[in-house]
Amino acid sequence: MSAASTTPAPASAPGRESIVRSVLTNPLGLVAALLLLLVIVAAVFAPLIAPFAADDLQIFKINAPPGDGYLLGGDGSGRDIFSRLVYGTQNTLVGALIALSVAAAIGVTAGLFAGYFGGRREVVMSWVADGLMALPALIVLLAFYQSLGSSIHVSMIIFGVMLSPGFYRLTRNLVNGVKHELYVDAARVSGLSDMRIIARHILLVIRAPVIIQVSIVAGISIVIQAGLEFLGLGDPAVPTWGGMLQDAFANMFVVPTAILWPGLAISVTVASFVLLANAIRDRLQQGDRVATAPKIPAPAPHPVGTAPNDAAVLLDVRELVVGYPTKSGWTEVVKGVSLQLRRGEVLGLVGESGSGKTQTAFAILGLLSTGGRILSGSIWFDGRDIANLPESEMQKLRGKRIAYVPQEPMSNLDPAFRIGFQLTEPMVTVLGISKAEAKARALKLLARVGMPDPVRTYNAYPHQISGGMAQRVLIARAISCKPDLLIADEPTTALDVTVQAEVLELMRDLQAEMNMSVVLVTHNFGVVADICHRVSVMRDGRVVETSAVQSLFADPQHDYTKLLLAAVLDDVTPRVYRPVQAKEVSA
Ligand SMILES: Nc1ncnc2c1ncn2[C@@H]1O[C@H](COP(=O)(O)OP(=O)(O)OP(=O)(O)O)[C@@H](O)[C@H]1O
Repeated sequence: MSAASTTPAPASAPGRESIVRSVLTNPLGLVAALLLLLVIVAAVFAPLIAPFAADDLQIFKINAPPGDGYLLGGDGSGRDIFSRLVYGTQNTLVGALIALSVAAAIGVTAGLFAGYFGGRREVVMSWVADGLMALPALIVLLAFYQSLGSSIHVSMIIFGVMLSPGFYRLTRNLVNGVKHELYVDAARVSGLSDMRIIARHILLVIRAPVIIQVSIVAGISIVIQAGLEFLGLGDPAVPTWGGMLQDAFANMFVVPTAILWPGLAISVTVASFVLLANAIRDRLQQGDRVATAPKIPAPAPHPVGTAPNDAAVLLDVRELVVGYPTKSGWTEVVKGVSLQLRRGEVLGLVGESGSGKTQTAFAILGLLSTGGRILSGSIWFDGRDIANLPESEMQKLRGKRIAYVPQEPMSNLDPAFRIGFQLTEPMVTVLGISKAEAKARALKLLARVGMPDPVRTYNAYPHQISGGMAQRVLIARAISCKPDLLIADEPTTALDVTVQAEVLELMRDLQAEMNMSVVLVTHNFGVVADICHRVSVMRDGRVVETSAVQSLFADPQHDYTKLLLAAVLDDVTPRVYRPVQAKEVSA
């Protein structure tokens, strides 16, 4: 249907920016990244930054106020709070990193294998994960502390194991969502090993939510580590933010401000991780949207001409220009297309892949992909210019007056709902009729589009019907509200040849019966000859020729049309199977 997926993007096509760059363009993401950078620099260069060693004490600086060599003052033992804070950064980050690495390594690996291979492996791993989640983490940590001693690193390894089910569940669910994608099947068929598929095709696709989880778990690890140390579970000889918090708390009535510094360090670092996770999430939710808006704003749309005088003209597209933003400006994919469609007429839109047929159709439907805009031109529909109509107004037209039949029948039916619901829902919403009336109409429509057993189809889920039946269902849905205009984007391409002929015949009959106007996007001149009254040939975003079907075939005017017609294989001498002679084989 859309060339976006089938044709290589032009050099100037809007691409996705790297996640790192676009997160940094988000002000909150930038602030979070800068703060985390500061924390990391403090941790790495602690010996260079801290003016004193962590345990240097000066007896006359006990509880000293800020200044006089101690930037943030002295603690209850006469040590420099600033220096301990800097060294504490190192130890706190290492502890958090240990927990994070253990959790991610165990959880992501187990999730990848359980999700990809499924079966008994998944059941066993899920049991283990559920078991770990059921354990009270704090009690487990206290138990290990008693038996293994006061190393906070050991506690963080154990805490990492306790956190791993979060990564496991997330990864397993993500893998389950992508492992049946066609590109994974294609990788299997092309002989790639399971390990390679997991590493290349699955891990890469699911990495973004896992990165968000990493950022959140990093924050949690810091909080938990500080909490454990605050409870006295750390090594008192090692300076950490949690340990400092405990010291400051014990000394709170003498130097109340001392608690501020480790508290601030913990809160700012944790908040930075959370903000960074939010910035990454926001970036991912943008989907295919172009991260950087073009510097050049889209020109204000202006109507071309006035509504057509002739009431028989239902659709009059004039000098339509559709563009997508790139960093350097707007790339035009439809470059001044004009089309006219009379009531009851079928207009074929043909042309090579990427010539702008689908974009023209989507502009009429008001369904351009994110970023796409009608840059200029008019779409006069029944006397009203619908180019750049507000979405709420377009919604009133779509389904009711302008309907759409897509190329891929199966992916346009929601697998979660029965066919009946998907047929009646638009009728109830758009026409405001009762459910019972909608059901009666749906059954009639199913019979009309040639379903052998309408009741069975009505109660079936999409996976229980064939592709040809699904396309008939979509046609039934499109015509259910008796639209004036039907836009069909290669409605037979995904079907086999015999079904194609039946679906075409159905469309032709329905069009005549309802006197509908149809815009039919197609590559296929057979389809054009079969059903269209007139045809417009598109190339590189422009219409190069529009004629009545007979004259297009009999006397094509444009060189490109002649080229397209010459490329139709009908006149080619068919290749005949010739059995290989024994003589040829031995030779
Ligand atoms: N979302 C998008 N962003 C940017 N460019 C796009 C987008 N969708 C389509 N295009 C570009 O618009 C041009 C026209 O695409 P369109 O889908 O209309 O072609 P088409 O003639 O329908 O091709 P096909 O017959 O293969 O579907 C192509 O160059 C395509 O790369």
